[in-house]
Amino acid sequence: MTEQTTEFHSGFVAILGRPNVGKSTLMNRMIGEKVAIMSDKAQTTRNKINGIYTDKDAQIVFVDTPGIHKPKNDLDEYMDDAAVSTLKEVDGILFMVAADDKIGPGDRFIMNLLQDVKTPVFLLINKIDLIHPDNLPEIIQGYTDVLNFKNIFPVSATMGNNVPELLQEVKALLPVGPKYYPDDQLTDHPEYFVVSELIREQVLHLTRDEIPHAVAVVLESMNQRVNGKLQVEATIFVERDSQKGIVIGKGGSMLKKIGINARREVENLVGEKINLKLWVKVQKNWRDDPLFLQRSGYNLKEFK
Ligand SMILES: Nc1nc2c(ncn2[C@@H]2O[C@H](COP(=O)(O)OP(=O)(O)OP(=O)(O)O)[C@@H](O)[C@H]2O)c(=O)[nH]1
Repeated sequence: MTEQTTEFHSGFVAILGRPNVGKSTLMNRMIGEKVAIMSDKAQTTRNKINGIYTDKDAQIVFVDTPGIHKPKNDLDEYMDDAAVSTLKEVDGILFMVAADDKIGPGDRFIMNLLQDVKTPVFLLINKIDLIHPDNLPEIIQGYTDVLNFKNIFPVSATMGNNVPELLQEVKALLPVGPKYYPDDQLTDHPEYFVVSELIREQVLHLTRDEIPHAVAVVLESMNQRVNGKLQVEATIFVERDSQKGIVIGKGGSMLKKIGINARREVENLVGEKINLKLWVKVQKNWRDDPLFLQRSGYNLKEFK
């Protein structure tokens, strides 16, 4: 049982753009094999998670804002508060257009919505392989005349031009934060939440008087086997350094107790022997962070 010390950055990024501009192609290009298809259970009606990019120092969770991509004529009817509030909560917005398409009502609709949102917006001019580079400045100007962008990236999602640079800049938008999803979460995996709840129960049970409810548990991985034993790794998040001390205990004694109890519970659940590794990390004000709560699964009734 060790303590996690390195600073990790994580956050949520929305990709917007009208149909067919290349959003899915870009996502696949950025995420590569790491595409994570999230279960419906792990989602709320508010956000749809499209994919998760994870590397050694950052995790970008790409969210979709249903509705925004396909505007109807009646703006009032269409205006979706939930989608707009998502745009305010995310750490960055990628607004994608196609270089070979004229700016249209769909683009203007989205840019209108973005006028009221303070989140940094990148303009992505996709499909640059289809145009002559001399035409690029004029295309860009058509959009910058309407909206201010934090940054502008001419890209080709199919060829990969400028995609690594884009990823770097997106990562630079993210605050220090936890890995919301395990590296290996590729498919629907609801038992991750149950296992993290079992661990959390033990933390609350054993430290009851000292840190009531100021704790969240996120499962990092649960798919490796070493000598036939399933390896389970989880991070316990608390809100303050003092709480971290309590959870770890003198010489690690509390964390050891938590680990022993939780291991038994998880073994009962999964029906086999496991190795449990726990980390403890401070994540200030996680209880006030709706995205953190949502990703950790604690607001999902079925897991309560
Ligand atoms: N030439 C070229 N074609 C591209 C590029 N990016 C995407 N495309 C093509 O554009 C079409 C639409 O791409 P998608 O990724 O499905 O577009 P989308 O924005 O996700 O579309 P919706 O799901 O309808 O919103 C596909 O045929 C892609 O192959 C690019 O950089 N260059």
